[in-house]
Amino acid sequence: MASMIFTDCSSSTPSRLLPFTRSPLLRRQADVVLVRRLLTPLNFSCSRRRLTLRSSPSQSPHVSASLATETSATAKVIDGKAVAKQIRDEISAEVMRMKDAIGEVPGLAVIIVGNRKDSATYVRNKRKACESVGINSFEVPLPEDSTEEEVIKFIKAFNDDPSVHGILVQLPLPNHMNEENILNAVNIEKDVDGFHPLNIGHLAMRGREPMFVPCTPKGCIELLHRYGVSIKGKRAVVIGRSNIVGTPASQLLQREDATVTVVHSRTPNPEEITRQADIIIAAVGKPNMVRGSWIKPGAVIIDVGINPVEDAKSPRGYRLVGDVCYDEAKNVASAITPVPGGVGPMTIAMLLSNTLIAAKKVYNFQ
Ligand SMILES: Nc1nc(=O)c2c([nH]1)NC[C@@H]1CN(c3ccc(C(=O)N[C@@H](CCC(=O)O)C(=O)O)cc3)C=[N+]21
Repeated sequence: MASMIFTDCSSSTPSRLLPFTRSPLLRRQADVVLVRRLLTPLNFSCSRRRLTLRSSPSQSPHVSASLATETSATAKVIDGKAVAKQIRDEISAEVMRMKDAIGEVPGLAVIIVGNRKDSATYVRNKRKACESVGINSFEVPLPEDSTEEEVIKFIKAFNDDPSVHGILVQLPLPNHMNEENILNAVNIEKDVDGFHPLNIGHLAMRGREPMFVPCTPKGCIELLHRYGVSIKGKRAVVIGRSNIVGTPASQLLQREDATVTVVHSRTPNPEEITRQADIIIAAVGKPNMVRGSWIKPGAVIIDVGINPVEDAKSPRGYRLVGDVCYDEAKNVASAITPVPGGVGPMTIAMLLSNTLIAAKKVYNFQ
């Protein structure tokens, strides 16, 4: 996670937080489209400049509101928290059906090395999520100074344990460990994180199906699907090229027939490229990096960033912000995920989903 920085996305934001420069001309252009957009009636299905939002998830609270009657030009909130809850309910029903039919429930093992506070929070959230759907969870907390061999020993034990269907090694690992060796040790059939090289290879190839898809990008696509955002033939820009999010997200979008561009730290004029996107997935870990002027009116934005920024008014002393400047983006985009409450909860829901898939495969339970 990015270090804590005090920031907002006003124009007075210090330039060190905005690694990409904006020209005054681009800013003016953006203002023009903003005004034009405010004059355009809000209609998700028929505006030429907008992406088609085909249908809405029936149970999601934000979606049934009639947009035609809205007076302010504010993007629809893609409510990851609500969708994640909906998915957990679906998984819970499936776990119960499985238990009734064959007397087995899925099991997830989580290995956490060291005592990073954020990692401990995520692992706790995963445990709670497992409990909420009836998945068994096994947790192995190992000290920071454990050896690679010790971690692999636990992975191998879980590989051989039939009550464990999914194995997750919480990342990042301490520096003295070789992440590749450790992730390679996870049995591919239990690789619910989708980080095994064979799963990654299959994801990258046409005509191949990975056993598991990494949870965060899978959650991004699931949000687009559940909000009826059509992907086929659309221009998508993924900002960031990490193994965990950016790269697999770009591959998933391509598999959905989007035309995909990946923008990264060495891309000249990232805003110019991003501004062509119908769909933006931002996964860089820089608070408020994507400004309103980077966004095409009507674009759909999935903000993967979860960045802590100092906030004396918050009880924790910090608050979480995304990679996208939400306050600016909401006036330009047609739909956007909030932070928190967007992609984060979906990541955990997809982990549960992958664990259920793993168990169903083992028992040949449809
Ligand atoms: N092997 C592995 N697999 C992972 O999937 C993995 C990992 N390592 N290492 C760290 C990242 C990060 N990650 C998150 C999961 C949920 C939230 C989440 O639920 N966030 C809440 C906010 C939580 C809060 O308030 O602190 C939200 O966005 O609404 C965030 C981040 C999984 N990761």
